[in-house]
Amino acid sequence: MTINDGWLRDLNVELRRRGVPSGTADHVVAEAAVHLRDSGEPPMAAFGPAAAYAAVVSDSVGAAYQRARRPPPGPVRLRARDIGKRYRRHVVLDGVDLTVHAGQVAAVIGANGCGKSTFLRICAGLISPDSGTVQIDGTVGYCPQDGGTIDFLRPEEHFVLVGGGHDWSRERSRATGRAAAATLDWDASAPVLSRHLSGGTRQKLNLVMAGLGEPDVLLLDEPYQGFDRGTYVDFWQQVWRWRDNGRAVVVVTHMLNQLDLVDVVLDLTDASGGRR
Ligand SMILES: Nc1ncnc2c1ncn2[C@@H]1O[C@H](COP(=O)(O)OP(=O)(O)OP(=O)(O)O)[C@@H](O)[C@H]1O
Repeated sequence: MTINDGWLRDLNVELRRRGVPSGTADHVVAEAAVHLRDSGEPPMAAFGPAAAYAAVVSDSVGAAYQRARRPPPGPVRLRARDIGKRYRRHVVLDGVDLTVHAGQVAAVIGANGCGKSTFLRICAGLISPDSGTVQIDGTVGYCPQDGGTIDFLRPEEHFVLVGGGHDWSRERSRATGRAAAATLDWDASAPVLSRHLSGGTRQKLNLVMAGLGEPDVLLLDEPYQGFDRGTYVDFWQQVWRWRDNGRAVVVVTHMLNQLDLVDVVLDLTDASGGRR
């Protein structure tokens, strides 16, 4: 067996293992074979490891598949119009617009310090804009970039606090929080104070609290900081579930590899109108 044959066989196995439909997998392998034959390049130089190339292909096939099978978005849940914000003479946001419908995910991106958290906090009603309006139709869950947990409470006590806002019993609050935590591969029943949780686990707690009661609009400010690779994947699966359940989700993110999967991208890089 040649190097090319071995690499193509591995690619075929990996594509199928990742659930790429067999017609598509055959096509991808045939295209790669033609490229290798015509270019004379070794497969590692042309495509990299077979498993990594299969991952890229399966992500993009998954994105196209997700887009094709999704129902059209529902009514507008969040409409931010012409948002302006300055701190003293420092203009952070100028004329920023964002509309997100039920069943959509919006990504807010941009360089460090360009105003992503400021914009999300304005959408959450935590700070006021200097100009512009935010209209929200429904309930809101907000996950901050950090903070948000109470040092001397256990995770389940956080769930009870948030559940109380939904008129839930203590037991229902605990059980719902524990179930949501399990989707992030976290056992939230341990009697540990939140100040003793790792940074990543505190972010899981923040994320679970934001999602309790499945609010209509979820505002998530880089919620995955400190997550390991597996939890990061679980996080995006949760985002797609919320979207498929008709929630409007806004995620501040630096992870540009997810952008072909989201419905709306708001890039705040130049959102100060050049007046920083
Ligand atoms: N309360 C405040 N008072 C004064 N300046 C502030 C305040 N909050 C934020 N800023 C400034 O506003 C700008 C935008 O901050 P913000 O945290 O919104 O940016 P960001 O895009 O979320 O940054 P990062 O990607 O680093 O999280 C920064 O220059 C920041 O220093």
